[in-house]
Amino acid sequence: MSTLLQSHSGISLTTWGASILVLCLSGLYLYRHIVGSGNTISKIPGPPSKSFMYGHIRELLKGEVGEHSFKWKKQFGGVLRYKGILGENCLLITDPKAMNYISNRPDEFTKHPVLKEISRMVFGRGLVWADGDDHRRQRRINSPAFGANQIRAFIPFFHECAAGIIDKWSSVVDSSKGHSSVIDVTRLISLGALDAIGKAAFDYQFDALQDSDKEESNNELANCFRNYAHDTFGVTPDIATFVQELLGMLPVWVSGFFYDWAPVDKIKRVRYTTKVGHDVAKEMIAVKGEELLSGKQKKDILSLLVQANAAPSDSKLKLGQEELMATLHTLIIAGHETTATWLNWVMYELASKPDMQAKLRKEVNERMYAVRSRGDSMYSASDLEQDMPYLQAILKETLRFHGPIYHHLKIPTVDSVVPLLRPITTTDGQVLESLSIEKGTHIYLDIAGYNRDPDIFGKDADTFRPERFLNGEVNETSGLAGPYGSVMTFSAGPRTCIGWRFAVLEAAVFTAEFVRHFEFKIPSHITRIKREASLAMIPVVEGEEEKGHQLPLVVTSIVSDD
Ligand code: HEM
Repeated sequence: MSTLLQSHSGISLTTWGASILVLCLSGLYLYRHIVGSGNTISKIPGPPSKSFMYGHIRELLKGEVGEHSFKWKKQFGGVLRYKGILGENCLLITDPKAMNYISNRPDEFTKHPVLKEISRMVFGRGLVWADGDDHRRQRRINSPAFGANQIRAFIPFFHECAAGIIDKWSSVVDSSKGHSSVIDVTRLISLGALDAIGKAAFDYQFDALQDSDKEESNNELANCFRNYAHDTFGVTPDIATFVQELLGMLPVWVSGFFYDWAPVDKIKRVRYTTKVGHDVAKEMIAVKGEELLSGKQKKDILSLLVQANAAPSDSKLKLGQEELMATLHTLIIAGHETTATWLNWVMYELASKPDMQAKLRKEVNERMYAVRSRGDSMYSASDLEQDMPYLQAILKETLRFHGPIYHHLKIPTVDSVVPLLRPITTTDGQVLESLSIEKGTHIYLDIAGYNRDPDIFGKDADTFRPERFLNGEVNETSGLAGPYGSVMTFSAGPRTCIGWRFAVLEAAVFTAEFVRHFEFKIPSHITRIKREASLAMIPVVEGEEEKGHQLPLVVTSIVSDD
């Protein structure tokens, strides 16, 4: 039978038939998607597009973050229409009230379907991937493990990992002339953040810092995460961005199939990492189960989740085995490069502003003196959260100004009416106090743009100035946005980053310890550090774009009383 269905070229008729059917269905779907949606927003002003094929996606998703969108915001206001691929009308929003409305209604404004498929491939069916009741259940089970006191218990791990980085930098710097050397600080910060999440999330030793000089680590999962973000989601060719957008217009099963099977090296690497991550997670879940049975359970996040799962309660309030594995893998990925990239930008600002660096060092040294005077060797939570206000102001200002997460792509599941803080005027002169958005419209929530809103952060929001967080200029209790400094970088509403306290304490310990031990300067050969759009917003050296994520700094040892 099968030979009868064989065409001359050797390709089966069934394959041809299926391909034609897929093409027709996809064409129909595309047509309906482009022609049938976005009508209500066609009169919203926005920039002209030079390319029907790409629309504005290259300006938004590639190159330098904010290069175009900041100008558009000044020209068109908090809501503007931009073109997606193939002429589709889309919305870019920075209006604070609209951003909050959308962020607080995750069922009404869901993740872009293609991002959901990517997140299934990258994380598995865990917290980042889940929607609706599934998400609420997973979030409820996870939340206690991320409470303030739980996270404060990880401070010793953060100290340990910061010390590991400092030792490695010292060994380079101290053997160099003038105790000074140019070091790409991104590499060890990333490995230190990986070690920190391993210890805290599941009491696991990646030994990423220890093995940093080796070509390959003995730990397969650590190998998988070496340069993971850069090698997989780093700067991509235009056509790859186009394909991703195109997949977003096709039925979800097409993108699901693509990400599960595409023989593309980067995607294969993601699939392999997810597999190794899930295998390790499975082993660790078994270990935690045994620890629990023998009454030796620990305080890491996985132990708390396994403990919660074992408690006699409604089975609907538990995580399944696959969800637990995905949760662990999610924490490693979501909690490691994000925080490391934030720290990269903190280091960049400190290196660029010697006065700011000196002022911070003074605060940190005085606090360490107080810590030692009371007989301790490391900062407590209150040292970090309350007694180093300038450190906190620098962290907040960096998260605002150089937030690693700079946008979200959302899609309304129903026709919606979104309130606006500032009215907008349509191309035919109507003044809108609220915005009608049709189901299925692609929305780019511009986190970087929101973080520079003058109504929230002041008239000089385009300037890096940590003092705005010291003088009560930012209304941090307005409840308008994110959990930290009112910035949107940790998102807001029911899907706020669950690990924000973790990131803040880790960044505080790392930064304080780095400035206590070293002085940082921008090397003279570097003309500019670019804010490159990748999965996160990464530092890239102008003229060395092909090297990707890097931040070479002159690192000089400070003679201390340690
Ligand atoms: C600077 C560091 C970080 C930034 C900027 C950041 C940012 C974000 C953002 C914007 C979201 C919302 C994503 C969405 O709505 O799709 C998110 C969610 C999440 N983050 Fe973070 N994150 C950081 C650090 C961490 C850390 C350290 C952890 C874990 C220890 C973590 C775990 C998660 C998880 C599990 C979610 C999913 C939450 C949910 O959907 O309910 N993140 N993060």
